Amino acid sequence: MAQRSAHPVVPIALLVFGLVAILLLTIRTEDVQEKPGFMYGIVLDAGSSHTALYIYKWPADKQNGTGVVTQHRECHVKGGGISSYAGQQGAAGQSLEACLDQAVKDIPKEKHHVTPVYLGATAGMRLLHLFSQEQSNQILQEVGRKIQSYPFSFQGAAILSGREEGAYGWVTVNYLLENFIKYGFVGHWFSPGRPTVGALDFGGASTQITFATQEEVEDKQDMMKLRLYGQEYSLYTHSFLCYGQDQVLKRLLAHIAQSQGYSGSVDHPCYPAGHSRTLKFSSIFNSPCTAKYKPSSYDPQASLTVQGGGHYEHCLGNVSEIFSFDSCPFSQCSFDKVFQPNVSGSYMAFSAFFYIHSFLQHITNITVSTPSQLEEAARAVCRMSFNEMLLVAPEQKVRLQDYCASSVFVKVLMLRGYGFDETSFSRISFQKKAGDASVGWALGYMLSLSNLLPAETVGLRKALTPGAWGTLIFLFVLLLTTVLVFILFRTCGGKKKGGSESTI
Ligand SMILES: Nc1ncnc2c1ncn2[C@@H]1O[C@H](COP(=O)(O)OP(=O)(O)OP(=O)(O)O)[C@@H](O)[C@H]1O
Ligand SMILES: [Ca+2]
Repeated sequence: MAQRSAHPVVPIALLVFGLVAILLLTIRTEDVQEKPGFMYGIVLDAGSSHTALYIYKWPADKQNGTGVVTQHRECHVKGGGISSYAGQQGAAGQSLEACLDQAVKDIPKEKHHVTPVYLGATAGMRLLHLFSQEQSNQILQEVGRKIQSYPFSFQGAAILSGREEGAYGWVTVNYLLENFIKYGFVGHWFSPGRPTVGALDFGGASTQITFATQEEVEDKQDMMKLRLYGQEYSLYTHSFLCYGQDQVLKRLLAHIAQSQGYSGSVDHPCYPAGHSRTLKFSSIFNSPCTAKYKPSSYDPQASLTVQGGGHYEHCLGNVSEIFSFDSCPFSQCSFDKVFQPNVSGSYMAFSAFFYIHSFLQHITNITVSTPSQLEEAARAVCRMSFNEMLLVAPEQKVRLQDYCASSVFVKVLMLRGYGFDETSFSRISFQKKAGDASVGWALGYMLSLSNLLPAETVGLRKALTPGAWGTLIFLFVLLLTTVLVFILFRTCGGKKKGGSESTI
């Protein structure tokens, strides 16, 4: 009797198990709609040409996966970069007020005191530091004091090295593309096993190239090892100071002025034909980047008239001369005696690379995805008159005179300098945003400094593929059917047995 009543426990347990398993595998999951409890972080990207304030947010209970931290808001500071306020006491700090006030409104009040704020300054402040350490320290202190007058948790104002700027840009790109780890099909983090993407940043005063490489990095200064989510990454990164767009344009003018004997009027082959502009010598020679072109004696207040020539070949000649392709102390160089391994894989090109690429496509109607298309578009822009460009892109009026020079520069930098060819160039994606987040070093900087990027795995598990998931459901349904058949069989068998007992 006791033996008989214990038997059904096993099939019933199996039945419940099968049902629960099927339910767990098939039930629809939804994000919990309760108060999410977000955490916030702020980065001020104090660039050479302007400052941007980014607010990021992430759910308080989840922070280790990629794609978890998203951009909440961005605010662009009016006026120039903080370094442009050198010598004007209080002005750099004041310039940040409007965006900081906005951040106070954008972040819930109860989170203010736990919201970290970082200010990172790049090439403009690096140049100012070279020019006057005292002025750059004074600006950093002043912006630090200004941020501390807000209710957030100030974490410091620092000048990033070129290496850091490059590496944080690479981290941002790959975090946004979920190349480190990815949220899987049934809710677990797994390694997507994808190669990483290189980062190309063209700022106002410097340009960075960063990518993972298996090749030996002959100059250890350009090598960086990162351990993220249990994976080791070997990066090549180099930042070229004075190779940002504004500094390149200044150096080009200085080079042209020098080669034409510093007379009061010069022919600029990259300006649109017929276009002319007058500027002060001081606006060209006010930067350490143009020091080597500076005449031994000159009047900074003297005027220089620049006459446009709209001549692609001459422009290319002059632009190429601001690089040095001569000698290389390593097995191979990009330019200026800087080692670079061969470019490999895909790239994301942002900041001015994006602006120039999208302008070229817009104004010429040429899709720029090969080196020859880049050259064709650059030639077309250099041929256009100022008014022709103005008709198509009136909102860009102040920049129109520079697009021929900038496009030719991008061509020389990417093709002759970095060595992108037909195949590798087509694997560059020019973009400003990835999802809702702006592409730049700021996100990678915050992730790294606030320990949101673990070195080790975060319970890294393989997610189920749809095939495996289907097989599991099939097996559980099979189990359920077998158990049901078994129970039915037993019940019928038991009844029959019971019936015969009573009749005997
Ligand atoms: N909408 C735009 N169209 C074209 N060019 C632009 C636009 N906005 C900015 N630029 C120019 O693009 C260049 C790069 O801008 P970006 O803001 O990336 O530089 P930055 O961060 O200030 O400089 P850096 O990173 O060197 O410190 C600058 O020369 C800037 O003047
Ligand atoms: Ca920048």
